[in-house]
Amino acid sequence: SKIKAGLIWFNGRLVPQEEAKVSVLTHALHYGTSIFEGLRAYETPKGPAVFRLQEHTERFFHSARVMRFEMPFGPEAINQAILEVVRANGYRSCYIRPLAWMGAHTLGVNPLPNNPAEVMVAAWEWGTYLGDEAVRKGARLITSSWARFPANVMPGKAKVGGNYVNSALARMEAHQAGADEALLLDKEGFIAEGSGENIFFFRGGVLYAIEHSVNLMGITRDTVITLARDLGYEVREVRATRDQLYMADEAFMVGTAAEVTPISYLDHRPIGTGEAGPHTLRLRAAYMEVVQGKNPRYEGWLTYV
Ligand SMILES: Cc1[nH+]cc(COP(=O)(O)O)c(CN[C@@H](CCC(=O)O)C(=O)O)c1O
Repeated sequence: SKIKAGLIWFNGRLVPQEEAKVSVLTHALHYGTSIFEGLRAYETPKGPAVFRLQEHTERFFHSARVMRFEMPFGPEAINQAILEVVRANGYRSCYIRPLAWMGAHTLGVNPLPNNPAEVMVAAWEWGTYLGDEAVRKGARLITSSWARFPANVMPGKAKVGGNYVNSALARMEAHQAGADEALLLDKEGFIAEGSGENIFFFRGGVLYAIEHSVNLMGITRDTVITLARDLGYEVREVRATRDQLYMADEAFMVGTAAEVTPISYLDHRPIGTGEAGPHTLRLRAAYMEVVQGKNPRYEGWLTYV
C-alpha cells in the first residue's frame, strides 16, 4: 500500500505494516461493520502532542457501543496504543487511525450472540487533507446528488466504516465534477456536512455552525466554536439551506484531517468574494496555534507523546 504506516499496533502488539493482515473472510470487509477514529499529532515546542485524545477515544467507544462490539481493550489501553504508535514510528506530526472491526468468526450478517472485535492503531504523515491550494484559495464544493443518510437509516454520530460508502460516492462524484469536496444535504434538503467535515458560514459578522441533526458530532467543530467565542464572535447553531451558503459572506469546513479549510465556491457560485474569507483565515490561524501548542490557554487539549 502506498501509505507508509511503519509499525502498527495490532491487537495489542506493535508489528510492521506488512504483517498487519486480516482474513478475506473478515465480516467488516464484507459488510462495512468496522468503526474508526481520526486524530492528529502535531509538532509543538515541547515535542509531538496528540490533539483532544480523550474526546476521540470516548467517541471511538461510543461507536463500538452502537455496533455492539465486545472491545478487547479499554479506553486507557487505546490511549496508550495511540501514543505508542506515534512514539515507535518517531513521527513529529502525523494522522492517527484507530480501527476496530468484526473479525472472521462468522459471515452471518448478524454476528450475535458473540461479537468479539479486533483493534488496530496505525499512523502516517498526512499533509493538508484537501491540498495547500484549497487552503490558500478556498475549496470548491458541489452539492452532491447523494444525500446524507437519515438518522433511522445509518448511525451518523458513530464513525462506522459502512457510513463512508455514502462519503466515498459523494467524494468521487465531486472529484469527477472537478470540485475539491462534496456538500451533502439531508433528506429534506438542509445542509448536513461534507463527506468528511462539518460546515460553518459567516453572515453579517455572526458565525453559524450546522446543528447536529444527522451529522457526526465533530470534535474540530466543537474546538472551532470554543475558539470563535473566545475571539468574541457570536456563534449560532442552526439548521440551514444551501442557498444560505450561496448568500454567506464566508464559509469553511472543519475536521481532524481537513483542519479549517475555507470554502470559496459552492455549485459554481463564489461565496462572498470567492476567496478564503478573512474571519475564516483568522480562525484557521487560531486553530493551528492551539494544535501546535502555541496557545497556553488550551494546553489541556494536548497530550504529549
Ligand atoms: C462525516 C464526517 N463529518 C465530520 C467530520 C469531522 O469530525 P472531527 O474529525 O471529529 O472534527 C468527519 C471526520 N473525518 C475524518 C475522516 C477523514 C477521512 O478521509 O477518513 C477525519 O477528519 O479524520 C467526518 O468523517
